[in-house]
Amino acid sequence: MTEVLIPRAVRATGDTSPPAHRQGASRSAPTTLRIAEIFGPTIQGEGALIGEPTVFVRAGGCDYRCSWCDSLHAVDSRYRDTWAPMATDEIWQEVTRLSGGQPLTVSLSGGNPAIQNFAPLIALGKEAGYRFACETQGSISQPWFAALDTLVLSPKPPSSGHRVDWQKFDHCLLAARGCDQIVLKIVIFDDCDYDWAKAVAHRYPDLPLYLQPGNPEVDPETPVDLTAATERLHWLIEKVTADRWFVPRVLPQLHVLVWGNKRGV
Ligand SMILES: C[S@@+](CC[C@H](N)C(=O)[O-])C[C@H]1O[C@@H](n2cnc3c(N)ncnc32)[C@H](O)[C@@H]1O
Ligand SMILES: Nc1nc2[nH]cc(C(=O)O)c2c(=O)[nH]1
Ligand code: SF4
Ligand SMILES: [Mg+2]
Repeated sequence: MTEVLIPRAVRATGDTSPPAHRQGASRSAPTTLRIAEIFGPTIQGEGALIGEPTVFVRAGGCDYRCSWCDSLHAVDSRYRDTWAPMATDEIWQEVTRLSGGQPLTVSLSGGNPAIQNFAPLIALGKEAGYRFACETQGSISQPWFAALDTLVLSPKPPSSGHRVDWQKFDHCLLAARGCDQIVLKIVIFDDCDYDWAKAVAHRYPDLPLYLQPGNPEVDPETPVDLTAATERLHWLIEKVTADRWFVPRVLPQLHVLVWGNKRGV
């Protein structure tokens, strides 16, 4: 079993969310969030919204620690000092500055953004015509999932070192009723992950499914081997077509092909 890192603030209080009556659209909610980075505009590099102009808000802290995580700077407690405590209004100001005030999609990622309360940010942004997506592993549900335009649930395959708690995962699905689009995105490193993804697809036949090959080279300083990345994609496409499995869409991590493992793109 891998170590599970829980951010100090969550460990101390059990939950950093304000009471339910303060989780709505209130502009004055005094939530402070731990933010690892805010960047963009760039393109969404993965899954259902691939290619879409996006500003990313990356939350600091995760209840998982996947063996191959490409965003350890938002997970590992060694980077905790780099996570800025930001009020919702400050995050919103940065999003509007980066987007020049022109509405686009804001993607909440992390870390696990579901540890924190993004309801006030989503309410502010939607009022101004912005759209919101969220990437999460499905281990923690939040009422604000229902206010999203897109919820990307990315359950972790065996190679991650984690086992999915399907009850918690199903809670996320329940919480997201009302969200326009709910999709599954599964990272595949090996045959075992692939077989596992098939079982997950069987369990959730109504959810659109996106598969992406795992990237084993996650050091931001090491250039990505594009030939190897293409071979991994080739391997996955071959698997799906040989099986006549016509359910998932197979996609690369577009941003990795363009920028490698560079941060902030
Ligand atoms: C960094 S995670 C953050 C959001 C959330 N914690 C999650 O895992 O869904 C964003 C996406 O990147 C994927 N990812 C992380 N490391 C990866 C890697 N080495 N290769 C391919 N995808 C990866 C995750 O599976 C997830 O779909
Ligand atoms: N361009 C781009 N697309 C992404 N899709 C998911 C990302 C993530 O790390 O959550 C990501 C990211 O960091 N950059
Ligand atoms: S759940 Fe997401 S952010 Fe957390 S360790 Fe796994 S891939 Fe990284
Ligand atoms: Mg990433």
